[in-house]
Amino acid sequence: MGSLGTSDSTANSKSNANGHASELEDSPSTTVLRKLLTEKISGGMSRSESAKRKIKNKEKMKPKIVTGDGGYILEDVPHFSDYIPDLHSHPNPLQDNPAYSVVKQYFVDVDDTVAQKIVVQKNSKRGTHFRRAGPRQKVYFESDEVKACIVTCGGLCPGLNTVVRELVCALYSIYGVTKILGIKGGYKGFYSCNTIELTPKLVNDIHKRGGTILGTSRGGHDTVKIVDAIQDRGINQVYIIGGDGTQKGASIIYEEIQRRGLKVAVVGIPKTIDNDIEVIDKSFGFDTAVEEAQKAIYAAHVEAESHENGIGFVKLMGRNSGFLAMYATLASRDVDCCLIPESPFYLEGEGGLLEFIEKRLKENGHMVIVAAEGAGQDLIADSLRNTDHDASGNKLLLDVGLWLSQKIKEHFSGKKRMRVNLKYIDPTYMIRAVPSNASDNIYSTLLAQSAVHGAMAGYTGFTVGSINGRHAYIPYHRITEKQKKVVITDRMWARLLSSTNQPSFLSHEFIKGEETDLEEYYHLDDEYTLCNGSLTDAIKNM
Ligand SMILES: Nc1ncnc2c1ncn2[C@@H]1O[C@H](COP(=O)(O)OP(=O)(O)O)[C@@H](O)[C@H]1O
Ligand SMILES: O=P(O)(O)OC[C@H]1O[C@](O)(COP(=O)(O)O)[C@@H](O)[C@@H]1O
Ligand SMILES: [Mg+2]
Repeated sequence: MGSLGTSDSTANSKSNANGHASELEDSPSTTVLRKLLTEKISGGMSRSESAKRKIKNKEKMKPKIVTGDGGYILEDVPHFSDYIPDLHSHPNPLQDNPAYSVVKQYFVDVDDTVAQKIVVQKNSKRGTHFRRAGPRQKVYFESDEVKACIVTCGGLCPGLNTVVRELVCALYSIYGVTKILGIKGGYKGFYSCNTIELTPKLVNDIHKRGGTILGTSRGGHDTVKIVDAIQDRGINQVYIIGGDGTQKGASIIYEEIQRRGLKVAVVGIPKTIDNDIEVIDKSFGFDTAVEEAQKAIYAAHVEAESHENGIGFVKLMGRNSGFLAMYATLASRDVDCCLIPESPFYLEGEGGLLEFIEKRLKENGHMVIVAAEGAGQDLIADSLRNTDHDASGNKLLLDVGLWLSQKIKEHFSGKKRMRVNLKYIDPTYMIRAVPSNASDNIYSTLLAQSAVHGAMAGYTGFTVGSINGRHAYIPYHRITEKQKKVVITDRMWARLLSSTNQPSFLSHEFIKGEETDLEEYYHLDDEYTLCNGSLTDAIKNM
């Protein structure tokens, strides 16, 4: 895991003769090379200018919050002008782009912002806003000055290749940028792999394929080595595609770049089929995953229907957030029970899962269960201890599908003496591996273009995303402070419960628990509690 280091650190990644990184010790010539490149990236500043910039950096590390009338808050993103003095801007080349010649308004207004909450009442405060994404009149890079790089990190997700393709195409065709490097194999690729040159020709067809042509990985986030590699290669725009972990890594890279006073834009594009990224409407690839999950649910239903007391059990991804399971269930209508990490359940006794299964089998003769992989981990952990983590520090989960299938079989073949026919389907990696569908392709394209417009306009340290349907630039801290979860006291979960007709499974002891614990459990903020009264009451009424 990365740590903030200094540019003088002894941890080094170096370029070989081809400009490719290898894990060599710093040689005097590389030190000189890095100094020259630093000067190039930082516009040939003098020492005193550099010192001034560093002092300015310290002041600017805090979140940029702008307030206005009526409780208006702008959670702004950093800009080069916050820490680099005497910057030069240039007219945006988009204005001479023939494709855009008929567009009435090329550029977004500098004051345009996007509201986080759009359901308001007469006396509501205007609340939090984010800077609207899109092309600006002035850009802070000349086309031939840009050297961009793209990296994909974390787990696979449909649409990764589409985003890579569209970043390359936007840089080339809108801004005339021709120097674009692909970093291979995730964060560690910055300092341990060769790069590939990305051109529109090379990426032309890649959106039709699943996975990522750049490769990906978990772990390996060494901030100093990564930023050294960025400097060594003279890169000044870094596009980082990945989930919550990746955005945390991007945030640290940005901080180190700002600390070194470099004119390097660090831009995140959020990816994850778990849809667990805060603030944004959804992450790209999520719709495709919901659609692909339908095939598994359909198969589970066919199997279940064809056998006496047939149970079709489908496990879907969703480590800590059950969005994929919830939306796949809502889309299918064949699911009798959906289990997600946010909604605890218990097996035995009155109101428990096993009782519900028996009831549904007696009523319908078959049933379909969908479980997110993170569901019921507390129950499994009671019987099997597991403390393993992956290379990124994510807790490795125990297989809820296998465990629960076994428990169901044991229960019915044991004292119940009821023959059930359970088919367990685990389509998790098949779902992640498909190419993105039409709507995700469009979403990925817009995300990539918004990212490029932001970097060209001198913004940095942000993640791009759609908020209430409008694209915006979101400061990293808002993306990384917590994971987005299904709120089971929200209407969406209620819709699911009423569509499956499953019980809420919340145990009496759970409801009797301390209110503060519950609020923490559901990750609710004060605003929620204030608007909706007591959470305990809400849960009791479910
Ligand atoms: N807190 C963190 N600080 C720095 N880097 C991180 C952090 N968490 C994750 N990363 C890095 O981000 C990359 C992807 O993270 P991971 O959690 O595996 O996937 P995702 O980004 O999809 O959530 C990994 O290379 C990991 O080392
Ligand atoms: O086996 P892997 O590659 O570590 O991936 C498993 C994890 O990847 C995911 O699909 C996505 O997680 P990230 O978006 O955080 O990478 C999770 O749902 C799942 O737990
Ligand atoms: Mg993640």
